Amino acid sequence: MFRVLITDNLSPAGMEVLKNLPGIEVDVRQGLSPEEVREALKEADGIIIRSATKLTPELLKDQPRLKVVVRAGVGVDNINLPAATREGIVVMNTPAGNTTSTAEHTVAMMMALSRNIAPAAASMSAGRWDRKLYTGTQLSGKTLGIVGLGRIGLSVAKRAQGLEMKIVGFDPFLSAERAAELGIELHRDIDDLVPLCDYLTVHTPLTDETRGIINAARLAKMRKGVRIINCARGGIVDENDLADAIEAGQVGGAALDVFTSEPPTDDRLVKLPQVLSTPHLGASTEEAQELVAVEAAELISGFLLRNEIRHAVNLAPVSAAEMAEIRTYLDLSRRLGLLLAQHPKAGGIKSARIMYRGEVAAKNTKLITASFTSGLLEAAMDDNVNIVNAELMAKERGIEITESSSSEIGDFSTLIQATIDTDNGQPTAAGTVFGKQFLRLVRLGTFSLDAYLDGLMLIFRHRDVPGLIGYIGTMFGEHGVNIAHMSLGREHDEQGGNAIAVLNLDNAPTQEIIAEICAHPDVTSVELVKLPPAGAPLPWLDRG
Ligand SMILES: NC(=O)C1=CN([C@@H]2O[C@H](COP(=O)(O)OP(=O)(O)OC[C@H]3O[C@@H](n4cnc5c(N)ncnc54)[C@H](O)[C@@H]3O)[C@@H](O)[C@H]2O)C=CC1
Ligand SMILES: O=C(O)CCC(=O)C(=O)O
Repeated sequence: MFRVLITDNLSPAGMEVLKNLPGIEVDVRQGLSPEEVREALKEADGIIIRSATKLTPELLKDQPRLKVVVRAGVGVDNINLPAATREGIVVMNTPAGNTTSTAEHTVAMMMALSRNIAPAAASMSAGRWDRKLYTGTQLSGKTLGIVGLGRIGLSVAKRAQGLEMKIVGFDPFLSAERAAELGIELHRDIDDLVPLCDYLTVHTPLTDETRGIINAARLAKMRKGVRIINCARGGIVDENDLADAIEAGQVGGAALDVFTSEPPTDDRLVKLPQVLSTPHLGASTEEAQELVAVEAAELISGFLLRNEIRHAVNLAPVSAAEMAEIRTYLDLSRRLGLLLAQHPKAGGIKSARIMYRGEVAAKNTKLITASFTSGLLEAAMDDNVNIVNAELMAKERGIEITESSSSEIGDFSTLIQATIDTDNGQPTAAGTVFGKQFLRLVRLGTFSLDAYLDGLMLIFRHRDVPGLIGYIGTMFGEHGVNIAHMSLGREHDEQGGNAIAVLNLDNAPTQEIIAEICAHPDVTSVELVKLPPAGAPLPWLDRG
């Protein structure tokens, strides 16, 4: 049974989806302190949040059960993404469910600001009839600058065009052709855009680049009396600089739905008469909340029950069918990683190269490489390494992982070959899949073979002389060590040259027996490698 924790106010429609799913239980707890969230996460496989819950590195650390965080909404700035990735936790969001509502709120704020709706309504409530005091400005014919032309920015543009406004925009990721098609005058430099605006609205995520993108210097370049709207994230417009510019008369007014700290700890801005503010209501409509809650429920259950990855912000998308299809390759590559990590020359790994050949080359090799990397690092790490964090963990340890692919079929319909570059050499191993699920080791260094890639493997290199295999078999027999499978390989397929043997054992030989084998004059090296048994669950995929 997977437990999904919900710590923010989620629409009941999302809850309904989860409650009707066998295999999922829902734990709804609101108003928790950060410490209480940390405790509750210990019992959770996944969590759904909105913007109120802040998932800091401290809350995400040491949560071995937690696998997935879903943000019912767009902005993931309340989740520490590097920390989540490091802990191997997938983070997903629901990108489109609240676009329309947020765009409508932005337009509503812009109109209300222009026509002084809030102060006029307040004066009426106070029993006054002030017609002169609240003369506004018309939107038609004015220029609206939009910083960030993604889903919400473009949706605002469309609505503002309907109000006969001219749209100028800035977004480094929108093509000039697309902007022209949409009737938007696109500027490649934000400093060229700001002087043109009567109104300016921001619709970017909050990132290091966008924090303070509208600041004192840019406010000073704008037309006197410009109106600023922020329904994206507090801090994209610098709050102190905005308050200064309003007080100085440079900015005519501002409409703010979002704040650097929510609720605002400093009320300087919200108390200014030229400021219209709402408590982060952009997405607060019945429709948007229902859409994001249902989608969040579908995302989390799809991931927990079917390994489906959609709208993840720290992992590429993979459908449930594709995940099931590549499961065997994920298993194979992880085993190659585990095997190479135990190679006697594995100390001081600098890089690893993984090559895909044949049918596997057409699959999601990035994920298969991540599985190899997790196998390579698993034994050496205290932390939980998995497909989500393997690349980051390798990078942090200075191990460069590269991959190459060729769809050409060689000796096998699929071949995955991995080589590690270490201080001591370049051990290589290659594996394939026989039938649908039988994993085989077909190459080790320069030797070709056909060995089972599971369980306890005794690998010894030796000179190809008669009687050696018999000698080892007899010794194992005398000590009660059972050989399940055996595979032999010879260099250049020549008698008397270098050879390798892989024995899959049912039980482990003692150190004394291994020392005895090592002491044989025709044996050059012996390794005992431990891999998971055949068909063992894959730690990250086979949950439940
Ligand atoms: N007030 C509210 O309740 C809501 C607020 N939001 C906020 O709105 C933001 C935007 O949402 P969407 O439009 O759905 O996201 P989106 O990802 O579709 O669009 C963001 C756009 O910003 C652009 N961008 C990124 N960095 C930029 C930069 N340095 N300069 C200019 N443009 C840049 C991107 O290219 C992209 O086109 C979210 O990140 C979220 O923080 C979203 C929903 C509700
Ligand atoms: O959960 C909410 O209502 C906030 C929505 C929001 O800010 C977002 O989706 O980024």
